[in-house]
Amino acid sequence: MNTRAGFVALIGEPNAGKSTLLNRMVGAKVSIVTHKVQTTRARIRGVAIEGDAQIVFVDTPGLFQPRRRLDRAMVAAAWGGAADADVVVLMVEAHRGVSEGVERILEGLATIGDGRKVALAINKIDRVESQVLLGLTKDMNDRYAFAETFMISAEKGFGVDALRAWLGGQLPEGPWLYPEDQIADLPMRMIAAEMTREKLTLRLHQELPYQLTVETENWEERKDGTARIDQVVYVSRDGHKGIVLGNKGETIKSVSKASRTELEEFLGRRVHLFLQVKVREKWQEEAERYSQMGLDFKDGNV
Ligand SMILES: Nc1nc2c(ncn2[C@@H]2O[C@H](COP(=O)(O)OP(=O)(O)OP(=O)(O)O)[C@@H](O)[C@H]2O)c(=O)[nH]1
Repeated sequence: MNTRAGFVALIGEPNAGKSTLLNRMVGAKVSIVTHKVQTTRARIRGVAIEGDAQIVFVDTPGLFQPRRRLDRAMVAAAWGGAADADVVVLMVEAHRGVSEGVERILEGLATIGDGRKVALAINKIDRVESQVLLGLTKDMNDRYAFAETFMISAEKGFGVDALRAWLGGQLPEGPWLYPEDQIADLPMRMIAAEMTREKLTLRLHQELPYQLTVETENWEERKDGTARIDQVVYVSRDGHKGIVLGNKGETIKSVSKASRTELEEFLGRRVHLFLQVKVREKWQEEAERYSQMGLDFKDGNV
């Protein structure tokens, strides 16, 4: 069997339903690596398997700020993540139609070149009459040559399987980007890391060091039915370490407790969570590690 693999960029205005769709497609609550300062061109949001295809979903940060004063080159750079993807899915909200934001996105799409496969996913179809849908489909397709149009309800699950099946078929033939033995627990590791990051964000607010990442280093299923999870919180400067640890380690302790509680709820079993805080000065260089895994993280800096 020939395998396929590639990147799918999910784009759309805030609130379009990207996370909801993604969660449906990867089958778990995944929303990973939300850096406060977004320096990567594309960030990975989740991995789905569709038959023989491995679909890596990415999104493109920094795309939708007003950027009137920016020149074309910078807009193109902001679109880097989408430009690197094999397929782009533009999500729009059925009831909102062609908003100003959607118009801007369509302009941006034009800058990443022709020939790229771009699918249109009209979401929240449960909120409108079919007449509206047909009108919007025509309007959007008049404005851009979409490879395919899907009408979906990410929330209700309608049309999602068809979209995923189509995406799988569009990806180039080639080996999977994530090694097979890592796939099973990869989303869970990401989810667990994101949970801890979320708790850090809640706890630290503005104090949160900009360059902070959480990685799940080790996940051990124990015979007694519990799980041992080791995570590392990476900060970029020694000074940040103290902030994350807090007075007498208070901060990290409460973060650890909150994260563990949520993980236990999510997994339905007891969890032993161990957090470590480490300084990784040039943490961005870690991007290279991803390329070694076949994942292309470039520094867009926009
Ligand atoms: N009625 C309806 N609501 C939906 C549907 N899909 C998503 N929503 C709702 O729309 C809201 C936004 O969904 P998200 O998935 O968070 O949107 P997003 O595009 O990830 O938003 P950002 O993270 O801000 O970019 C949520 O309240 C969802 O429950 C749908 O098919 N129908």
